[in-house]
Amino acid sequence: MTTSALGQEPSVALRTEDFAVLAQARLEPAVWDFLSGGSGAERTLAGNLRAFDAVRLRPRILTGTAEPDTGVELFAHRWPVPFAIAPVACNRLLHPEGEVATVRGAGALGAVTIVPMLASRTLEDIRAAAGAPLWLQLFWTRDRALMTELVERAESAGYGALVITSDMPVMARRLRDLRNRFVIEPEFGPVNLGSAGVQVRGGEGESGVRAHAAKTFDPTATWRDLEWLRSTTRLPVIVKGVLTDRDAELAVRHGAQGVVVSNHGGRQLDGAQSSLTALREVTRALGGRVPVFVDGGVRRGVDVLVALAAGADAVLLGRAPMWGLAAAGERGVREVLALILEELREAMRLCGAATTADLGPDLLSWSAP
Ligand SMILES: Cc1cc2nc3c(=O)[nH]c(=O)nc-3n(C[C@H](O)[C@H](O)[C@H](O)COP(=O)(O)O)c2cc1C
Ligand SMILES: O=C(O)C(=O)c1ccccc1
Repeated sequence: MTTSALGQEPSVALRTEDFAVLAQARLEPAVWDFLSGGSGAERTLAGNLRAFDAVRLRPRILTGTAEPDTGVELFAHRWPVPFAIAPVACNRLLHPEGEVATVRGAGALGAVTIVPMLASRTLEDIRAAAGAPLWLQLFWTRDRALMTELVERAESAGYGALVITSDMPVMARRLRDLRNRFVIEPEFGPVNLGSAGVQVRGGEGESGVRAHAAKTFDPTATWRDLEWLRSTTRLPVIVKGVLTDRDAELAVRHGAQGVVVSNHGGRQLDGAQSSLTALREVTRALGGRVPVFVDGGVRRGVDVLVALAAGADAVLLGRAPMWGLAAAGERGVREVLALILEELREAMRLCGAATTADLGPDLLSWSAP
């Protein structure tokens, strides 16, 4: 899955998976497992990739497109690239500079970073390093005052939106982490949560991250809590973890100003449908009422193109830029994003698409090769 074609260290990184090889060589095995693993039998993890593998394109010719425009319009802002960095907890596990390196790398391309609630650098230090807008991701924590405190800090520091992750009432059993009794050491752990950030050690057949989540996260949250969260802020609130048309509809009805179609990178409900399959039903249900983001299994530019053609307004990248971060810090993040952008530009030209608005369902074939 994550080795190069020859199973050796690549001399030139030509695809994002080449960065995965470099990342694995640098990371402790348990951290590598945490980054790359999924829950259960890892069916959904594999399904996200398979769904992109299975799509075929119906390109147009002779459209006269020399330089495609990869920009998108979101919340009255122009994004130069149609992707952002998905929230990934504790970036210091992957590189000593952590989220500071991530936002520097993303900023080089003007890409938004969704800073995780469980960031391993302070929200303010991350803001100071950022070269592009930042959004803040939150979990539903039992301690609601913690959520409002972080919302206030994000507003003061100029964060542009909130993303409320709603697919983790409990952390799923990730067998690799259970076997490794994976625990995030305090020096790499969340620094914005006060005492709620203190890590727990897992016992036999338990991981520290799962024990911490059980203690900290609130499994009783409902759509009413979404209305509450909206009432605490003037920032747009985006719900992450939507997988069905029904929940997309409910999210909008309860005030969501955007949704992220996501199965959490195959790390939560194992057996959940692929993000690309879910994207199709969600975009059909919402009909453009709010921006739709999608993540899960996006590894190359043509995957971004497919997601946009299937109706996403933009794509979030999780593991791919984190491979870059682990391989080479800020530069690695920048190189992974630049590679995906280069691939996207090529795919747009070869599809005859001058702008992202030209990417629609007519481009996609869902039947066999
Ligand atoms: C190591 C790791 C940590 C993650 N931490 C968070 C998190 O703190 N909050 C969150 O909403 N999603 C988290 N995610 C999920 C990502 O935001 C995203 O949904 C997923 O990685 C997308 O799939 P991809 O990795 O195939 O691109 C994490 C994912 C990984 C791989
Ligand atoms: O690993 C994850 O997917 C994730 O969201 C998370 C949540 C809490 C702690 C560490 C990671």
